[in-house]
Amino acid sequence: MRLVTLTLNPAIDQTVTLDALTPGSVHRARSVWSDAGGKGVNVACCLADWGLSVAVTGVLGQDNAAPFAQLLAAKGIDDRFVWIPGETRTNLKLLDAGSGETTDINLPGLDIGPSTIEAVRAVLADLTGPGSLAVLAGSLPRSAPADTYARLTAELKRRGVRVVLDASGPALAATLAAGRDSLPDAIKPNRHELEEWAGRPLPAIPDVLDAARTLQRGGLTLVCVSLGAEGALFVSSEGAFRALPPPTRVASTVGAGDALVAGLVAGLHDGLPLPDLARRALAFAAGKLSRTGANLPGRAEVEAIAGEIRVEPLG
Ligand SMILES: Nc1ncnc2c1ncn2[C@@H]1O[C@H](COP(=O)(O)OP(=O)(O)O)[C@@H](O)[C@H]1O
Ligand SMILES: O=P(O)(O)OC[C@H]1O[C@](O)(COP(=O)(O)O)[C@@H](O)[C@@H]1O
Repeated sequence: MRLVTLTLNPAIDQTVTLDALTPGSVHRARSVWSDAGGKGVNVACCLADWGLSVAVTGVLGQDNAAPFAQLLAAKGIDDRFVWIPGETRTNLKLLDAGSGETTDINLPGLDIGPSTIEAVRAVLADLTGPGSLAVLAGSLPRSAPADTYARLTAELKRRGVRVVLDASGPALAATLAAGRDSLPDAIKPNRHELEEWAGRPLPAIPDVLDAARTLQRGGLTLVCVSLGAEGALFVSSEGAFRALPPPTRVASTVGAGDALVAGLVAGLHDGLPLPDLARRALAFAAGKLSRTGANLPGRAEVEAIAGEIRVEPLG
């Protein structure tokens, strides 16, 4: 199965570690480091670490493309990014060393025109065919129409490609509203993104389950809702399950959701039954959490973590 990820708005993640984050005050950073990232890049990195061959496309600014090219080459990922003039955005991740919490400041990124979207669409078409799986991930550039993912999904599905979408806000809403032919096979909102779509708070697990079931019954094969330290919920025609994370040493939460998506893709790749797919997805997330950047430990360690993950059926 050919695996491809799309990142229309990648980012260099600059993580600044602070003793404590206090809005409105001057901070002296303990440390700073940068990782080439963005959702589809991170998903591909985790899949490559797991041992699957994967291609990436999307849009990079040519003025600071080198760290992306180096990372992708080091991981053996087929790099099919389209380069345009300008700089890819830098997103700030403020890590409070006391609480371990990260505050994300995600910038808008490069504007891209219709001809660039068309160039990326052509690369995607070239990389995929019947039986392939494409992950469309992350925010859309401000200049891209909100229905960009819906249109790409419809075309991919027409050509027999399975689609996993990890998006939020209007990009997610537009795709879910565009009709059955444009529906992805799977989505992975976090609780906040699902609340935005539902238009109401989802404070308890039954509320989350209810919204996820509504989506799944509307034509999605799999809905996975990530719940941070509370784990994740998985809903498909096989049933509904809640997976609970193992005790996890958290080095950085940046990219945990992307690692979860990668685990889900690896599970779909192997045709795992839903409870095992849930274990695999959470094991990827837990493995990544113990490291900075989109890096997984070796396969044996990820499999050992998967063995520790509790999966409970939901009524
Ligand atoms: N603090 C944490 N402790 C343990 N596991 C976590 C923690 N934060 C995230 N995870 C794991 O990573 C997954 C994705 O994290 P989440 O924050 O929900 O995604 P996103 O980054 O997309 O918002 C969760 O489902 C969980 O398995
Ligand atoms: O495209 P968006 O929604 O702005 O998100 C981009 C950010 O998300 C990340 O991919 C991390 O995502 P997660 O923490 O949700 O896994 C970062 O690398 C990047 O800065």
